[in-house]
Amino acid sequence: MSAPLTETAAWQALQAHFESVRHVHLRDLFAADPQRGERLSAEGAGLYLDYSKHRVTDETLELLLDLARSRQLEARRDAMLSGEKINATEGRAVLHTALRAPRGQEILVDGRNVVPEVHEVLDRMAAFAEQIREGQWLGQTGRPIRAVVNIGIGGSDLGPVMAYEALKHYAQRDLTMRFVSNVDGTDLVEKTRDLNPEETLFIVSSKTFTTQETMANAQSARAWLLAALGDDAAVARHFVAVSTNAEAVQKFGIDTANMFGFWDWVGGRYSMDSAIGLSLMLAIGPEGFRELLAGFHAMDEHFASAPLKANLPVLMALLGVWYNNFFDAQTLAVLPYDQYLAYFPAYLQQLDMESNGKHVTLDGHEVAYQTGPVVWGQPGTNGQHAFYQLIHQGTKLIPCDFIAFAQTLNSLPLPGGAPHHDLLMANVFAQTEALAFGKTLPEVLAEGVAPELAPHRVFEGNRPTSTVLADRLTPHTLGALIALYEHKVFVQGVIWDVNSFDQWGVELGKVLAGRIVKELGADEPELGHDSSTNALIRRYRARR
Ligand SMILES: O=P(O)(O)OC[C@H]1O[C@](O)(CO)[C@@H](O)[C@@H]1O
Repeated sequence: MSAPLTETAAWQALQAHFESVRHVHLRDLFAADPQRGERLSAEGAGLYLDYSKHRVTDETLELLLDLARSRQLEARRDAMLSGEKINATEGRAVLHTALRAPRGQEILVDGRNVVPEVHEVLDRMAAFAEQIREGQWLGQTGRPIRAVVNIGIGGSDLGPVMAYEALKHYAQRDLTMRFVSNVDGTDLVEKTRDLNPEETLFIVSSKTFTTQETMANAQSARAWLLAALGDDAAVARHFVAVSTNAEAVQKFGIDTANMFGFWDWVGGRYSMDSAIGLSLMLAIGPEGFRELLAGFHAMDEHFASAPLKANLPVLMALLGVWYNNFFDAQTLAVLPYDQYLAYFPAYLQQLDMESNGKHVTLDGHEVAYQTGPVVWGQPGTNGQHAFYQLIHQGTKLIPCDFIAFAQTLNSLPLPGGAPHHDLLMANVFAQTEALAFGKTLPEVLAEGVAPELAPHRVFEGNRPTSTVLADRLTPHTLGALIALYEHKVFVQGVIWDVNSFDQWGVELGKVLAGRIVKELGADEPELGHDSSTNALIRRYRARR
């Protein structure tokens, strides 16, 4: 990258522009343009994005698009999509988009078309999934599998559990699905206590097959199984693996015939549509899974071909940059108005924060600007009764993404009143309206509020929101929604000139934990840490 970001003409133009528009109110922007609500919207892969309630003028958008162009966004996007090794610190291609490429497409890594391998694994997964779903895959004692426990962490857990919860409506309900991630033994114990080992299948999901938490949980799961079934041979009927590391899988005792592979060009947090999604495929079936992949692919195509100014991930990314870097917003709230998407914010935390939580540029220079935001959120309407107060009237600017669906999957009429879904949707529209337009002091006083109470009742408004509206939460819609955020994160990484595809920041803690765990063993160790860590270790040893 040539000039540092903040020294580019595009950045400086934005900075100057920011000074002139920073106090402009959404009330005035809407008053000046009756068409704004429809004009500032875009559509792609079945998702409608309303970005009119953002503190932007047409000029802001033009300048943000100039910034994207000045960072060679289109060339960088094409480099990713064509399999160039853009993950420079790990020397890897970044090709999660190949996971949803249709049969027959060609995507080369080191001169080799990877698409046929992707479909070969998908076909094996599908055959296995059908066997489990139809009760043909039998456990050691001849009983069909009725419970599936995915053991994994990070990208090997958050995607599967989020997507399973999101698509539960489509799941085969006589298959119990559980997800164990935490090395805290409570997780495994609580998730297995009511399961019958004879009918339980464990999927050990780990890209590296070395992750401490997953390996510990897998070993304890094996012990739980063998305590009931005795015979080591049971492992082959009750354990399968999803990994890129066949050697470690074999060493663990899982037959590699029962292993579903993926590739080093799939990052952990970008892997839920690889074999890492096996648990989801077991739940919703191969057809549902393929529909999900088609949704991902539809958004990939939109991202690859829509003009930047109508490109959903690009628009969302640039708006994020606008608040993050010019308004100094520290966080992004993601607020799905659908109970099925309860885990979506947690999933996005890894996707976004592990990708863009970086402090140096691609060529290793300390950045002179903010990079990735803190991502957080909860489903509406619950959050409204918890933290929205701060979003409405607090001193921090918190841009929000509202996500909602026109049709519910659980229509529940209320006798004599609006159905549940209308109540839910009314809240989406009301929240974004209140956040944007607020309530002025004269309006409060006109309601007859006592002058001394009036300031407490004022809503400043001008709180920016995006609304993503889709028709219905289906596997296809979910795929498109996930890909939307994947590409948004990519675009922001390009603007900030960081490597969105490594995660060295999680290493130090891992290494130290490996060292400390040895010091927690039987013999009193010589402790060489700082005085705080030494004291904590001693206190733990004395009291456990
Ligand atoms: O799938 P694995 O190799 O067990 O890794 C799990 C997670 O650990 C990390 O490497 C770091 O937390 C994540 O990126 C990854 O998703």
